[in-house]
Amino acid sequence: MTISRGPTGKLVVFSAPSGTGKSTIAKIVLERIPSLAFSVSATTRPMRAGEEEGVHYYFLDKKKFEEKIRDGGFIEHEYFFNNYYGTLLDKTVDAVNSGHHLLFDLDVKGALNLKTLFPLNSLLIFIRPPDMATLRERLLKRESEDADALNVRLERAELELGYVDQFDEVIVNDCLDRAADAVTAKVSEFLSNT
Ligand SMILES: Nc1nc2c(ncn2[C@@H]2O[C@H](COP(=O)(O)OP(=O)(O)O)[C@@H](O)[C@H]2O)c(=O)[nH]1
Ligand SMILES: Nc1ncnc2c1ncn2[C@@H]1O[C@H](COP(=O)(O)OP(=O)(O)O)[C@@H](O)[C@H]1O
Repeated sequence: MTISRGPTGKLVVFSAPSGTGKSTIAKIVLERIPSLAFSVSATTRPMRAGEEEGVHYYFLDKKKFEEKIRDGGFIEHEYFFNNYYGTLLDKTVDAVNSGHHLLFDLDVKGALNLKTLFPLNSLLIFIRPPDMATLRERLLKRESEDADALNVRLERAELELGYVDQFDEVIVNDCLDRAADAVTAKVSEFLSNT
């Protein structure tokens, strides 16, 4: 991987247990901060209603994803919820070398891996659910998972919460407006610092 000595973009990473509201907050922050672009990951999970190829994810089948892993196409990738998820190397390096700022939505391990690769220009924000009962309600309301998949996500939430101390900032998503304002303030401050 080559990181140029020219203008360097910054990397903002959101992590949160599935269903906390990180995609909802990411959408608001991206609207408010036009200099920040969403880093579109690749995944093998099926597309949900309302999602678009190349906007929310690049949707690959398992064979293509594994080929890309072998070709060194990912800066990091993880396997959970019976699917692969990965950050594309070329798109990340091109953006950062061109001075563009990127917003990533990654699991906790992906977030920490990115911080190791970009220690000086990355900000890791952990978004916490108010409590597990609220998290379950939000996942139910979203209707994106069947009962088994929902329970797997709730179990993984406990694991992800164990990583919270390794993040630069922690924001609780209780009231959406308040949480989105708090996240926007942290991101704006980070992007304006030289
Ligand atoms: N490590 C890693 N995690 C990712 C990537 N893309 C998405 N994720 C994480 O994968 C998890 C599941 O994402 P998704 O299936 O979209 O479900 P959701 O979080 O419930 O909306 C979330 O924790 C995402 O942050 C990636 O490129 N790398
Ligand atoms: N602060 C909030 N209060 C109530 N519901 C919320 C809040 N934030 C998000 N939601 C809802 O919770 C569900 C999960 O949010 P989503 O952004 O998809 O989570 P994630 O990306 O973390 O998996 C969605 O239906 C969303 O509208």
